[in-house]
Amino acid sequence: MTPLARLAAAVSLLAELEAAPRRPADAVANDFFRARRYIGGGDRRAVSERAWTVVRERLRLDWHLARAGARPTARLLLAAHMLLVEGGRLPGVDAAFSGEGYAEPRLTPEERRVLAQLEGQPLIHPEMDEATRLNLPGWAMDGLRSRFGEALPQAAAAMETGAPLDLRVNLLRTTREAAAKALAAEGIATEPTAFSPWGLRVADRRPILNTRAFQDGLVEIQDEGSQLIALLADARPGMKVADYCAGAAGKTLAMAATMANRGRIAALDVSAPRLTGAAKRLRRAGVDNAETHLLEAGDRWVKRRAGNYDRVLVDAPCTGTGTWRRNPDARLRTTGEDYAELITKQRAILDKAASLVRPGGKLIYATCSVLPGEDEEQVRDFLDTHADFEAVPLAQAWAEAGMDGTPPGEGAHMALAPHSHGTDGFFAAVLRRRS
Ligand SMILES: C[S@@+](CC[C@H](N)C(=O)[O-])C[C@H]1O[C@@H](n2cnc3c(N)ncnc32)[C@H](O)[C@@H]1O
Repeated sequence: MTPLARLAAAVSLLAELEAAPRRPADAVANDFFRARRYIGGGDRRAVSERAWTVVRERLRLDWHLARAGARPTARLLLAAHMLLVEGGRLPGVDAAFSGEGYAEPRLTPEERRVLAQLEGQPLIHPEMDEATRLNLPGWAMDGLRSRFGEALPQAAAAMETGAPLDLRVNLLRTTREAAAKALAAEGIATEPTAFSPWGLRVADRRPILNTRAFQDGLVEIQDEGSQLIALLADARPGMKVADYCAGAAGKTLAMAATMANRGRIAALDVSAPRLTGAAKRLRRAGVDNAETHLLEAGDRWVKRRAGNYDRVLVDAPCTGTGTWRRNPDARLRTTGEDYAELITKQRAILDKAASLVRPGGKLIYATCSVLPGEDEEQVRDFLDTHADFEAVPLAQAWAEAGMDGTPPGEGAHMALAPHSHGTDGFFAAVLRRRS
């Protein structure tokens, strides 16, 4: 593809993203390229990268276009990106929208009028409101201010950087040292993670899916913060454990390892496709103490097992604000209404999952959000209405999980963030059911 044809393809991809604002961007992109198999690997990467750079700056580009009285069309967004982010000038944009061959049609007079207003403006404009300046959606600002206080600008900047690639070593198959050696032999350099005793951080985010080490199940891709949640669950050999929102089983796998494959784990979820994926991953990792169960309306599975579980992990569906550096489109997709609905949903899930915990057992509530409304406030509301549960302070939960030294964070619960811990943003609270 010529550079101008790539640009035109990026405009088409952006238009498809625009037409499906509620779908994850990578799913839309997969469909886009599947329908255009003639686009080869290198072109595909170039087209996606171009579209992602626009998505990453979307809130600020929208602001500039609105100020110039324009709607954010795919063409204008891309052209605005060329001017405001890449430092281009209008004649360069005109040349890129040449109308020749596979290039985009020429700019209309109205598009040129809008773009002329943007030319030479700084991307971060002095008249911008704080949320747009920090590349954050307005609905999340109260929560983010309350979480980060004066560190909000640093926290927001860290949410704009790329996320590292972390691996969890599968202790059922190997040790951290041996896994690092096996990866190094395949040209993948890693560093041990700062907090997780099972983690390796891959240098330069080199792809690992085709390595022998990955295919043999020696390592799994899992952010260090996510590993720490599984660690705080303190699941031990012989226990009965429920992973209530198991999804693709990221944490089930980690807990199976701390249980040395002994005892039972029930991986529960309301999504059949996720549980199918989970079962596949469990097999590849050599886990044989876990079973999956699909939770359906009217299901009596939970009722029948009330008070039976030593550990219940609730990795609740949430806004995902902690993963914005990884999924830049998520900050555009989620709304204030979603946030409110999720809080209600989390409360119901927590309530139901709590009934599984045996006296003396632990309930671990976790999210990949940094918003107190779905984190500390959710836990506070739960404790207010469940007198039979008490919070286990983080330092104690860390020690009970067999960890030396100080845990990441202080206070009652674990709250991680990219700027302070180098992990995604995660929250975890350990609650104990009184005996
Ligand atoms: C944050 S994801 C879990 C990720 C997973 N624990 C992992 O580590 O890979 C939240 C999961 O909750 C599930 N979920 C949503 N509503 C639920 C409900 N009412 N009961 C149980 N699971 C639910 C979703 O299908 C999703 O898989």
